[in-house]
Amino acid sequence: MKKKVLVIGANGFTGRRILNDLSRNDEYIVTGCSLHDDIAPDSGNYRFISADICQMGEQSALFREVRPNIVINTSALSVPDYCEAHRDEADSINVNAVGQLAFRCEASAARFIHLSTDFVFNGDTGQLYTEEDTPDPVNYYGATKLKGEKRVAELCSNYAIARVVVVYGAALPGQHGNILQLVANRLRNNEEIRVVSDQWRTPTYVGDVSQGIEKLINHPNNGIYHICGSECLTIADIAYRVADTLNLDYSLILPVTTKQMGETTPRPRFSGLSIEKARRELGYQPHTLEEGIKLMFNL
Ligand SMILES: NC(=O)C1=CN([C@@H]2O[C@H](COP(=O)(O)OP(=O)(O)OC[C@H]3O[C@@H](n4cnc5c(N)ncnc54)[C@H](OP(=O)(O)O)[C@@H]3O)[C@@H](O)[C@H]2O)C=CC1
Ligand SMILES: Cc1cn([C@H]2C[C@H](O)[C@@H](COP(=O)(O)OP(=O)(O)O[C@H]3O[C@@H](C)C(=O)[C@@H](O)[C@H]3O)O2)c(=O)[nH]c1=O
Repeated sequence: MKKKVLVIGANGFTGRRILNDLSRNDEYIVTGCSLHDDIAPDSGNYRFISADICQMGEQSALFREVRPNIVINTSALSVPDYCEAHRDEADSINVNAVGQLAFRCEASAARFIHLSTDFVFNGDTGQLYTEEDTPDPVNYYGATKLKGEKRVAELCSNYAIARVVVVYGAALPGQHGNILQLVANRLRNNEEIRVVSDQWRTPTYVGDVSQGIEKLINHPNNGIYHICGSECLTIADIAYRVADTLNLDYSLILPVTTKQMGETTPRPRFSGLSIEKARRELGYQPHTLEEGIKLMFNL
């Protein structure tokens, strides 16, 4: 029997990639849901429903209509500066709506796959974090994402939490971009860009998030999985890789410290995640950063 999959946040950067990939697979009957109308109507073999998952009536109608076997939640308020200043809004979507989704999945025997972040960690380390490490977020966004994770683990008996990191790839018009796109745009316009040289990350190609999620759909275990790239490097080094791969002018990249950058929201210094569990249990195999950049820019 075909599985009915509901992708929530389907207009978002990661959600759209997951929606597109799943809707090409005959094993699934796919529905996308997002707050606004479909950003790319008639672009795939899926049904689309606009709904606000923070409104309980709309969430309940969505479940009644779709009757999903699998729910993938990619919706979030995912801009740390915004979350810092709009705490109620962040709580509403990143915590309360997630708890309601978890409750509804449990009540309807659906598997719940929920996206989370490296920002649950404080970054005060020099080693890749594993799923066993204790979270300790340093900003409000991270705190809400951690609370969301906890709601899922408490309420669901069939779930997976996928923590992803600096997701990159080609964005559709209307979606937010990412630091790799920003670097490429600036350098191509002959403009300088300041990039932090003391924040370490394991950047994730958006297609690899989709790969990991598809593996989690069909995996029997519950728990947290780190789904990201295998290379841990600073944002400045990521910028240099973009310049290298696209053959752009290195000298326009200006490495700065976090202090010099003066970011208003604190961020973890080192939040690289280990993917050993995902490799071992799921057979997850991410692209290298160079491969991901080439795919992103169609090289
Ligand atoms: N992007 C990244 O680098 C990282 C992302 N993450 C996590 O991955 C997940 C996906 O992130 P990302 O792809 O950036 O997400 P986006 O911000 O691109 O997309 C989120 C989507 O959620 C939808 N949404 C927001 N509020 C509601 C609502 N009330 N009801 C229904 N839909 C809603 C929006 O829909 P609409 O457009 O229709 O308004 C939006 O398109 C999130 O959980 C995020 O925390 C973790 C680490 C890094
Ligand atoms: C815009 C900009 C960012 N940066 C750095 C800051 C940061 O470390 C990194 C990425 O910046 P962003 O503002 O895109 O994202 P940021 O908010 O830091 O990143 C996070 O997004 C949320 C959703 C997450 O959950 C995290 O995993 C992470 O990806 O690049 C620069 O160095 N120069 C710049 O001009």
